[in-house]
Amino acid sequence: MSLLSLRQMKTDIGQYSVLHDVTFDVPEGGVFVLLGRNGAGKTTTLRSIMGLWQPSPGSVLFRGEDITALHTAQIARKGIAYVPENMGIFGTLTVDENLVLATANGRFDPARLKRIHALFPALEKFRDKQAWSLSGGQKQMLSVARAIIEPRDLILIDEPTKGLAPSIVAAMGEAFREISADTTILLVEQNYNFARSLGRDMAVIDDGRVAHTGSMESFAADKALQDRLLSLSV
Ligand SMILES: Nc1ncnc2c1ncn2[C@@H]1O[C@H](COP(=O)(O)OP(=O)(O)OP(=O)(O)O)[C@@H](O)[C@H]1O
Repeated sequence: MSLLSLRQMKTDIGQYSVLHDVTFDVPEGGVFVLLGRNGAGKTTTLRSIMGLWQPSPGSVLFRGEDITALHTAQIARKGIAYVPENMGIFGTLTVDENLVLATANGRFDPARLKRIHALFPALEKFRDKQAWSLSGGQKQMLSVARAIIEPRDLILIDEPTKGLAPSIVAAMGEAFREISADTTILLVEQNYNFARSLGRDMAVIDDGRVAHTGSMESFAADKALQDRLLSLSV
């Protein structure tokens, strides 16, 4: 059984029909990459999974359980975390306070905090700094750390490398590789090389529909398919 299955999801935002038919399966373990041109519907897909938009018709199954009608907080309690593109951190709170707020009961599990500090040393160094004063890369690290401060089965991450320097992107890649050893990542990315280096399976969304699913390896080998679906050539 897949960890997450999306079935014929159609999502309207107000009067606009954004997703027309989104169907794909995310297996457990590793990184699953969701690609697509600007405006294709990637963020809307993540928000529909999290219950922030309501697909109708269509369904979201998590470990086979239909979670489509659950509220966002109930979906989060199932073990799914969301790292939105705007990062969702609190600028006037310190790094530690941002992390505490993301815990289930207001207390750190020391072992998890230690792991986070090993993944992202800046979050230990600057633990008492207000989040607004961090660099863009450090803010992104904090938003990912908030998602894994509790054990999760699945993390949805939306364009984590946007605007980051190559050295920070590389560090982020290393961290994702480590995290994905025990937590499945569904990654939305515009940085194709970053996505290719991490992804095992993938899907491409085009104009609100799934245009392709398969292994990253076979997609990476098919330049014509990449050109057709992403208008890029690498
Ligand atoms: N709140 C909203 N109201 C109206 N239309 C919206 C809203 N949010 C998204 N859309 C539209 O839905 C379509 C899909 O947007 P979405 O953000 O899901 O795309 P995306 O693939 O994540 O794109 P990008 O890579 O540019 O972030 C776009 O045409 C967008 O303009």
